[in-house]
Amino acid sequence: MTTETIALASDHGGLEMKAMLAAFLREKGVKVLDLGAHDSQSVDYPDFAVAMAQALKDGSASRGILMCGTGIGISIAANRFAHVRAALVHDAYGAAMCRQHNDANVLVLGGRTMGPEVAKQCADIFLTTAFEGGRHARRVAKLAENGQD
Ligand SMILES: O=C[C@H](O)[C@H](O)[C@H](O)COP(=O)(O)O
Repeated sequence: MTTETIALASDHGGLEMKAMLAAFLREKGVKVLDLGAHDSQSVDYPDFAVAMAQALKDGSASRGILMCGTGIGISIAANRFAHVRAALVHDAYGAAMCRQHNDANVLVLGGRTMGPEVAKQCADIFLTTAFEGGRHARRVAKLAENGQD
C-alpha cells in the first residue's frame, strides 16, 4: 500500500478504532508507529496530537491517522501545528479529496461516529491517493503562510 511509516494516535475515544486500523494496516504490510494511547484509561486528546506533530517533525513517520471520539478535538489540536494538515473525514470522498486537493498529512476519524468498514476504506484511500498539485499547491502554500499569528 505504501512504504512509508504511518503514525497512529488516539485518546480513549478512538482506542478501539486505532487497534483495528493498526491491525488492518500491518496486515497490508504498512509500517505502523503506535503513539498511544495504549489502554482504555481516560486521557486528553491534545497530548496525542502533540505526539503526532512531533513524530511528523522528527521524521519518525511521514503521515498519520488520529482518532478521538468525534475526531473534532484532536483535529483542532493537530492543526495548531503549521506543518500538520489534519483532515477530519467522514467518508470515502473526503478521504480522497483531502489528499488530492489539500495534501493532508494526517487523516482524522471519529471512533464513536464511524464504523470499522468505513474507517478502513478511508485509511486505504488516504494512504493510496496522491496530491494533485497545480492550483491546489498554490492554496496549500498559502496555508503555511497563514500559519503565523
Ligand atoms: O473531541 C473530543 C473527543 O471526541 C474526545 O474523545 C471526547 O471529548 C472524550 O469524551 P469523554 O471524556 O466523555 O470520553
